[in-house]
Amino acid sequence: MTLELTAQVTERDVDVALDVADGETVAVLGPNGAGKSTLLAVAAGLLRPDSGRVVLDGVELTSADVWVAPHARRIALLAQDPLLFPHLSALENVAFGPRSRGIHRRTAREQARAWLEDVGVAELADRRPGQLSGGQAQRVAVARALAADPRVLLLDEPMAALDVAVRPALRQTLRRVLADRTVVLVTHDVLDALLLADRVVVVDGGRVVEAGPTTDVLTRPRSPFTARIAGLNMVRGTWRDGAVDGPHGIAVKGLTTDPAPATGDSVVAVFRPSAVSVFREPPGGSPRNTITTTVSDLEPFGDQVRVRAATPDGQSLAADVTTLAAAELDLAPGLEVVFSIKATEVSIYRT
Ligand SMILES: Nc1ncnc2c1ncn2[C@@H]1O[C@H](COP(=O)(O)OP(=O)(O)OP(=O)(O)O)[C@@H](O)[C@H]1O
Repeated sequence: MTLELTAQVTERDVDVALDVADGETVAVLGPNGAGKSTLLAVAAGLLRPDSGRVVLDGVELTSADVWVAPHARRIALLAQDPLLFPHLSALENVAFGPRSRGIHRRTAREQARAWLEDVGVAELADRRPGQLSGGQAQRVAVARALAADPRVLLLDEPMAALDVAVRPALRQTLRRVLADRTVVLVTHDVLDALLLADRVVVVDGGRVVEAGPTTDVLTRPRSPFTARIAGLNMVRGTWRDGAVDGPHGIAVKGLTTDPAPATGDSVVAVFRPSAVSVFREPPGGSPRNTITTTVSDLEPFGDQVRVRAATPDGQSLAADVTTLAAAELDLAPGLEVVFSIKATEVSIYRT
């Protein structure tokens, strides 16, 4: 399915265009109030723009003369809040979509069971939403969205309401179930974009300010918003002894997701600059990852300083520290420092 969307919503000062190719996941990034949810609402048929079009595989769903109702679009919208029917079991929630398409009750339940299995919550089939954790409920919501056999899947910050600890596993599930589907994913989180999206569109002030393949946009950001959120650290290597075995003896431990990598797999450890602490000497005691680097550049932003540093093999890494810490550490280009990262702040993925 290809999705083409243009929308002008004057009251919200939104004027955007978005194209999604068949089987592609496009992440829409942007600050609060940028117009991301407005874009999804137009695609889902929940908001009629003042002008613009929504076209799915060449067929108009929204235009000056055409208006297809939300339920008739076969476009699923998965919000931050799972919005499950509270009085139905997880299984019945998922079976709801197939049932309303006229599928026989028994077949609908079989399909629902398979979807629950696919997103890793088969054992929770009989529970009501009130008996599920946030992460479990969101998995059921993903199963329900997929069971409706949508032509396009719209995800509005699907992990924003979840505990940070459960996000990597859900992200990994999404990575699997979103592959080959036509998806628009609204997120604040550059890690979601990096791991789930083929392309990124950055919206700011109701306008698209940047668009392109995910790695291009995130490694060479052009808009101030993208520059601020990009810059994730990545250490590539081979999976060995429960860690990413990188160049020059760098070993990074972190959170892996099911199924865990096997010895010899190509993997990448990803962590945010804000997760890095900077030391003059290797810190003792706590079980942290440490990487010896040489400061190459200091870039102040707000009350923080982004410390850019290079590993012995020339890989660039970044750490965000407070201005005070930068002064206390007497950081300057050329200085050798130790970057330290808690394993729980590191996500490890197969590449
Ligand atoms: N129901 C509404 N009625 C009128 N204006 C709205 C409505 N919802 C949002 N807006 C306005 O439209 C603009 C775009 O908001 P939108 O919710 O699309 O942004 P967003 O990028 O999704 O933000 P967030 O990340 O905070 O969810 C903002 O100026 C917002 O105040």
